[in-house]
Amino acid sequence: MARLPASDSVLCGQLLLIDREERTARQTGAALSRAMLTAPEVVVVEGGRSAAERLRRERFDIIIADLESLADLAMGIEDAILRLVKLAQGALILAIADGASVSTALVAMRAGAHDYVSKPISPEALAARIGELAHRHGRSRALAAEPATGPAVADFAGFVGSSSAMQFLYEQISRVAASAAPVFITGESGTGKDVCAEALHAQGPRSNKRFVAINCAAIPRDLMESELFGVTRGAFTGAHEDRKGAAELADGGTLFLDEIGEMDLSLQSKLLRFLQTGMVSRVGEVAARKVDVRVICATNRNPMQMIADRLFREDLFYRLHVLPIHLPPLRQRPTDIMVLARHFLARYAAEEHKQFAGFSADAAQVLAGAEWPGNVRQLQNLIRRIVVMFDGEEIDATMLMAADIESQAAAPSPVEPPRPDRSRQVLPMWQQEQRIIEDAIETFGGNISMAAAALQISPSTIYRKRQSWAEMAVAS
Ligand SMILES: Nc1ncnc2c1ncn2[C@@H]1O[C@H](COP(=O)(O)OP(=O)(O)OP(=O)(O)O)[C@@H](O)[C@H]1O
Repeated sequence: MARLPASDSVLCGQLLLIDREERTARQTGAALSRAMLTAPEVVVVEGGRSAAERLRRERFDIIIADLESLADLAMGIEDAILRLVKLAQGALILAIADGASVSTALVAMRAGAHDYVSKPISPEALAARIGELAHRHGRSRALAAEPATGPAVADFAGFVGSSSAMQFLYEQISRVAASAAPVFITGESGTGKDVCAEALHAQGPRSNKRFVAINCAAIPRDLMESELFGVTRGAFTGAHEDRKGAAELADGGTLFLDEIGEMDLSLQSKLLRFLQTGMVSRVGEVAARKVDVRVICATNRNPMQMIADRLFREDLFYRLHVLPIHLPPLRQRPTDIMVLARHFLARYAAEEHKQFAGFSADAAQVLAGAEWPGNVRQLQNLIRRIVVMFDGEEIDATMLMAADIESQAAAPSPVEPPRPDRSRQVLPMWQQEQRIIEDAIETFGGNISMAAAALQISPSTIYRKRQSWAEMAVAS
């Protein structure tokens, strides 16, 4: 058992790493600490029994468990995870499964693990996954997982961004582009999954053939099969002619199935058959034709959860999840925010014939500190909106606040001010001020920089005041 050094960051969390052998656990833990900008305190233990002992004495934010290492905790993965969940006191559990045994990971998720990663895993990918998991469950203040190492490439095949998470992504795309094996892209909405699919096509040997994208969420269910596999004349009312589907159109090239998680279960079986045989039959046709496509699919949902909820076929998942690529949310790569903002500003200023050339320091601070739930798309739309709405050489925080309709929509609508009531207790000044500031922070979803900009004070004032409120609360 060993405790690895924590960084001096204020955003530290407690992370328990369970591995089969202390040496491997220590190596993973150390690599993980290096891969995270705000390294959490990583405690490593060998095996499930040691983990249980530790958990009886201490609380953790996240538990990362190599499933095979839990063999000494209970007979079978399910019971081991159930025991771990009981001991975890609310900690998030991330299972590490052997790449070949996704079904084991599924058992772990059904028993209560929050997510899984399959081996082999890089510390960067693991760090990104931890950050995402923490965020999804509202623990991102406890654990922040932005990879720390410096970047080199700022632009790559349609992507802009130089964080180490993006460097890792560029490397992954370059490595898998040449293969014909299916790629499974995951990531929140607006992180660039479409850009990634196109980059894979453009960088691969099929780039001279077609890239055909089909959005499984945008097409009505009853039309989806004919869109995907084609239709023969007269097959149903409205089918006036023979038509190729996306699979045939993409022959020799790439078929991109966006939002695959929305596909109907019955069509999932047909897609599985197509992937197994490489043959398509148009709707209304018995004969099948051979097509050669590389399949890339994407989803912003958690596929393991969808399988657990029986919304996605497990056997189809096995077929598609050959080369997984995960796109990290923007908040986990804060160094990309200004790089992207400047990129979009240059683009839209040129398009709209505006003078804008940069951002004021306060605007940069607000942008860098925002959460970006809509990721790159949200940032892109915001910059575009400002360029259209305003004039000037520099974007400042006032323009940002005025144009940030997403945050305004999330903020509560103004209410009638209460009428004075002498019987009411008048709170001390510091408590009233605390209430105003905490309300503003809540309005901006915990984002201190945005709350500070709205209140027209600096973020450091908020931090200073929070410190003094804590002291006042102890004193009173
Ligand atoms: N790294 C990036 N660099 C430049 N532009 C980006 C980057 N990531 C995303 N974008 C842009 O952001 C927008 C959203 O990207 P995209 O459609 O690929 O996201 P997505 O993950 O597929 O979203 P959804 O799940 O909602 O379909 C697009 O206009 C895209 O060009």
